[in-house]
Amino acid sequence: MTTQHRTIAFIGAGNMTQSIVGGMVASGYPADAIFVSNPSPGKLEKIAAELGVHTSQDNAEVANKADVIVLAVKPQLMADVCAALREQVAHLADKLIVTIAAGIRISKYRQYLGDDIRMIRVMPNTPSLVGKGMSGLVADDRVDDSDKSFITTAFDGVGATLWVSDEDELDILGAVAGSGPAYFFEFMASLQKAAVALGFDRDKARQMVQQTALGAAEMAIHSELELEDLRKQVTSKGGSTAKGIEQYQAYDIDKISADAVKAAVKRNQEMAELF
Ligand SMILES: NC(=O)C1=CN([C@@H]2O[C@H](COP(=O)(O)OP(=O)(O)OC[C@H]3O[C@@H](n4cnc5c(N)ncnc54)[C@H](OP(=O)(O)O)[C@@H]3O)[C@@H](O)[C@H]2O)C=CC1
Ligand SMILES: O=C(O)[C@@H]1CCC=N1
Repeated sequence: MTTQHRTIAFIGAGNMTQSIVGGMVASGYPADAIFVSNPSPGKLEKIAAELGVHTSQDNAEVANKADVIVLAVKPQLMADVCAALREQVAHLADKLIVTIAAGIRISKYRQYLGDDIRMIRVMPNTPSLVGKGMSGLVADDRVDDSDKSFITTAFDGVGATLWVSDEDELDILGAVAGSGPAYFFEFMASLQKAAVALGFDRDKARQMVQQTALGAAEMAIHSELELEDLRKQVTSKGGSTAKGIEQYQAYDIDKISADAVKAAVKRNQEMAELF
C-alpha cells in the first residue's frame, strides 16, 4: 500500500492523540482519513468539533475501517485493548500497527495481536501539537519501506523524526525527548517562581521565561556551536550570568539530568516487563 493518505485509526483520544492528530490535520493530512476512538464521549466531541475527524466509542469499528491502527492508550491498558482488537478486527495482519506506548516491546504485541502483525513503535512528544514534536521510531523486520515512509511523513508533519536502531535506544530517546517537555516545563516553572519570588507578577515572569526558552532553542537549532559554547557566549567574565551558572553547577546539573534520564529509562524497562 503506497497511498499517501491511508486511513488511520487512533485507539485512545488522550493528550498524545490530540497532539498528533491536531498536528497532522494542521499540516494538511485529510481529516476524513482519520478515525479516533475513546470510551468516554467528551474528548471525542472535542476532537470531532475542532478537527473534523471521524470518531467512535467503539475501538473495533474504527480499527476495521483503517489501513493503519495507532495504539495510543496507557501501557497498563494495552493487553486488554489488544485482546479485544484481536477478537473483533478482521485481517489485522494486513494492517500496519503503530504503537506510541512507552516501554512495551514488539515481541509483547506479537503475543497480544498475533505473530503475523507488522509493527512500528513511535515515541512522540506533546509539542507535536504545535508542529515541533520529536518522534523516535523503530520497526520490526516485516515493515517495508512504504510503511516506513508513510509513518515518517505522518510524524514529520508534526515535527522531526529520528529512526533508532533498536528498542533499547527507543527507551533512551523516550527518556530524553518523550519525557523531555516535562523536564523543560519543570525548569521553566522554577525560573518563573524565582522571578515571582523577587516581585514579578506571574504573567510577566512567564512571558520572559517562555520567550527566553524559545530564543535559546532557536539559537541551538540554528547555530553550529556546541551547546556549551552557546552557554559561554552569555557568560561574560566577571558578570552576572557566571554567578547564576555557578549555582546550577553547585547543584551538579549534569548529575540531575543523568539521574533523571536513567530513572526514566529504568521505568520504560519496568513497563516492558509489567505490561
Ligand atoms: N503524554 C506524553 O507526553 C506521551 C505519551 N506517550 C504514550 O502515549 C500513550 C497515551 O498517553 P497519553 O495520551 O498521555 O494518555 P491519556 O491518558 O491522556 O490518554 C489515553 C486515552 O486512552 C483512553 N482509553 C482508556 N481506555 C481505553 C480503551 N479501552 N480503549 C480506547 N481508549 C481508551 C482514555 O480515555 P478516558 O480518559 O476517557 O478513560 C484516554 O483518553 C501512553 O501509552 C504513553 O506511554 C508517548 C510519548 C509521550
Ligand atoms: O510518562 C510517560 O510514560 C510517557 C512516555 C513519555 C512521556 N510520557
